Amino acid sequence: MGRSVSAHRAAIRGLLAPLAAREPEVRALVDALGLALARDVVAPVSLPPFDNSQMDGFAVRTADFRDPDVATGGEGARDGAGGLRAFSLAASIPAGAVPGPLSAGQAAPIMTGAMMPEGADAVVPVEHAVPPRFPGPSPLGSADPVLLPEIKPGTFVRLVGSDVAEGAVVLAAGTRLGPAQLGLAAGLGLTEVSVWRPLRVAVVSTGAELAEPGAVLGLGQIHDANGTLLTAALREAGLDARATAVRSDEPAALREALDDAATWAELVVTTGGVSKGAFEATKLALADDPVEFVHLAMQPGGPQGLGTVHGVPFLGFPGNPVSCWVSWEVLLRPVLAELLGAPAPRRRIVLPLAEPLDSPAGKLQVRRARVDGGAVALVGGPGSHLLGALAASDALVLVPEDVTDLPPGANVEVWLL
Ligand SMILES: Nc1nc2c(c(=O)[nH]1)N[C@H]1C(S)=C(S)[C@@H](COP(=O)(O)OP(=O)(O)OC[C@H]3O[C@@H](n4cnc5c(N)ncnc54)[C@H](O)[C@@H]3O)O[C@H]1N2
Ligand code: MOO
Repeated sequence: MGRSVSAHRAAIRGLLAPLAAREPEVRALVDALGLALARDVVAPVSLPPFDNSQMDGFAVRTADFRDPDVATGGEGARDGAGGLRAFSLAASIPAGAVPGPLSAGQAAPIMTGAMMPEGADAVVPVEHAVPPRFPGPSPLGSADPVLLPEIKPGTFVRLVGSDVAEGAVVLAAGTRLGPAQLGLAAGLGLTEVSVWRPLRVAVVSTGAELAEPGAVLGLGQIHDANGTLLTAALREAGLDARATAVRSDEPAALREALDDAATWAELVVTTGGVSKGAFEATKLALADDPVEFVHLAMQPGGPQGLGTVHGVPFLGFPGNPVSCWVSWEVLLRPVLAELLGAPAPRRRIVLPLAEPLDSPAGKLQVRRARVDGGAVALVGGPGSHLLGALAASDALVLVPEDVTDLPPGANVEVWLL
């Protein structure tokens, strides 16, 4: 029934393995968005770098709540009804300031993110104080005491290193750098990271039926969906993909485009012209190159080409839009994830089917679907031309080769898009 998906992935892995030996490059943080980290990032500092307040409030020594003999204390410092204790006010601590130590019986107005004074071990939010506001700018020592409710040690204190410990590997090589990872790097004081340069990929769509972009369709013509679909998918995955269309079945025209692509691309991907028709331009254009054309035990994405053009790795995806996109998702993306650490593989979960499903014997079937209320519902049929259904889906269902019928409720492998 054709080559297995795992055997074809192994062939792609062999083809692309030399790409894993590229030199990393150093980029400013925001310019590294979407790329794969080439080296581990070790935290040069702890986060937080110092104990600080989580609230606008009053830093206190919680032992004072239990000590009747603190400076302002004695029984008179405790109000009868609400269990409040009086504290004299220390100097205010804005964020960014380095406070002096806090004495027994004192409460220091402290702002969110400000450094805890030595001796303080908790913060009472200002709205829990009596009065529930910070003192005005009256001279130090003349302000009225503030009454505070008892709190436990550690309340509203963010301890040094409680998020990230200095010296820890916080981002492993291979991690895809999204906003959170770049924000962490910035928070650690880094300005640049070592990343894998995006792979340059030529996406060449072929077919005499392809109309000029934006043109009114002539009879028998279609617009080129694949160029945009694949280029966007690859770019979303952090690759430097550029589209070309060859609107002809003339092998010489495609050949010219492939020769040009091989001058700059590190991977050339074509769509169309790889099955059993009488005018398979891709097959014909590459007849004298080390390229094999095989049929996979997969639907969609059955017919495939693989080899090199002028020494540049070449993949020939089928022309049906869903077929070429599934080829990317199920064949190429997992291999790049494994070899280069990016893009991240799709998250795979198991969910019950919302409806029955049948699948061709001996083929991995890849259906488009939506995850809804703890189950997965198919979107559209198995046809590889169903672009509208693809656009309405947010998941793939993978039905193994040996499965032909599944009842509603059967558990299936789901890839989240
Ligand atoms: N006798 C057989 N016929 C076919 C077989 C087979 O095994 N025996 N396989 C079928 C399968 S499965 C697929 S998939 C397609 C693959 O065909 P090709 O890769 O040769 O692609 P084309 O024939 O050029 O196009 C197929 C289909 O897709 C449309 N297409 C092509 N390019 C684009 C584009 N850029 N944007 C939108 N749509 C595109 C094209 O018009 C065709 O409808 O072969 C089956 N046939
Ligand atoms: O395998 Mo083709 O890719 O179904 O439509």
